[in-house]
Amino acid sequence: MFGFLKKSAPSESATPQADAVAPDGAARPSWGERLKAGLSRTRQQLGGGLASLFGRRRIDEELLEELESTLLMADCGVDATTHLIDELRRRWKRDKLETADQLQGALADALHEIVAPLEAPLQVDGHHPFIIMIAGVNGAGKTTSIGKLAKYFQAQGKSVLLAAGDTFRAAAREQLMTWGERNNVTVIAQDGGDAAAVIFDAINAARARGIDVVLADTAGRLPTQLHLMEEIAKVRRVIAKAEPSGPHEAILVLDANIGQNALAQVKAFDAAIGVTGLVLTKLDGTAKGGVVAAIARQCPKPLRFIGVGEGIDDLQPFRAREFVDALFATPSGSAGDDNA
Ligand SMILES: Nc1nc2c(ncn2[C@@H]2O[C@H](COP(=O)(O)OP(=O)(O)OP(=O)(O)O)[C@@H](O)[C@H]2O)c(=O)[nH]1
Repeated sequence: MFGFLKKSAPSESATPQADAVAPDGAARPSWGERLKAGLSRTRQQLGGGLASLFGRRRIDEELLEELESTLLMADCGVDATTHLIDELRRRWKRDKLETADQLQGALADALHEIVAPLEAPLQVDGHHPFIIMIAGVNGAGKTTSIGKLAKYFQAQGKSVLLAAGDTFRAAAREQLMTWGERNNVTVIAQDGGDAAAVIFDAINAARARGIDVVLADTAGRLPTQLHLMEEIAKVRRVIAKAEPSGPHEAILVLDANIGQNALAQVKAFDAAIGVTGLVLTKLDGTAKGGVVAAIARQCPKPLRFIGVGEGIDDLQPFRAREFVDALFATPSGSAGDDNA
């Protein structure tokens, strides 16, 4: 039992904002500028710490120790931090680095080397429909990310269908329905009931309509809620029944504010659904952006998209060089840049 949902009431909560133009009528900053602004807290934690370290002295062991603390504070984690410091020490000796600038450049390069393997943009051409299931803890940003992803794929000329598989939180369903109506995207939902059944129906509807991409929402759950983890494992199995080659992508949405906790979440969700990609949201609200390095070292999974805001286009594919450059960018003094 499913339907195409027509609902005109405004969403009570998180619906991505289509804000290509800023409220004051000014042109919206580019993605690069928004990324830079979004990472300002991490940059202050990391880059600010570096500036105060590098600004005042020559390279020595004491400086490396302080740098170690700075990296840990930015949530790079012990493993990545140790690796980075060892690497810097090696380059310091090997390349006879002398100035702070040189050391900062070496740090940016070493960090890029760590996070580069996570850059693997999601390709949805291999299957038809290409089925993406979305999982994560409560409030991580699943439902809003689905809206942003739908727009992203539409912009590539793909047709998209949404499956409102978050059957626990009525507002999540409403949110998707409202969003789908406004953006002319079909949403398959049921009143209450079983997430697996909704998604099963959605896949069949997508196939019947020749849809390119199915985005399946699921309810938020904590890794400690074992019955709910078992339930999402079942959702995955049911998707495979509807489409034996699917799901073609199992995305875990992570809120960057959780820092090191992300590692435990990746492991738990991976055990339940076989995570094939990550979305890291809310990098704009946190100084813990170093968690990308921790993920790369300790539980590497393709980081498909990163989010730096609530705007519809504030979720974009992860590009390692762009990310590292934004982390080490010199404050430009543009609005909102380094004062988030
Ligand atoms: N600042 C910021 N806010 C974000 C970002 N991504 C999502 N949010 C906000 O995070 C809040 C929660 O997002 P939802 O999409 O409702 O989260 P959810 O995972 O679907 O939540 P549950 O259904 O309760 O599990 C909303 O207010 C979003 O606007 C981001 O990249 N930056």
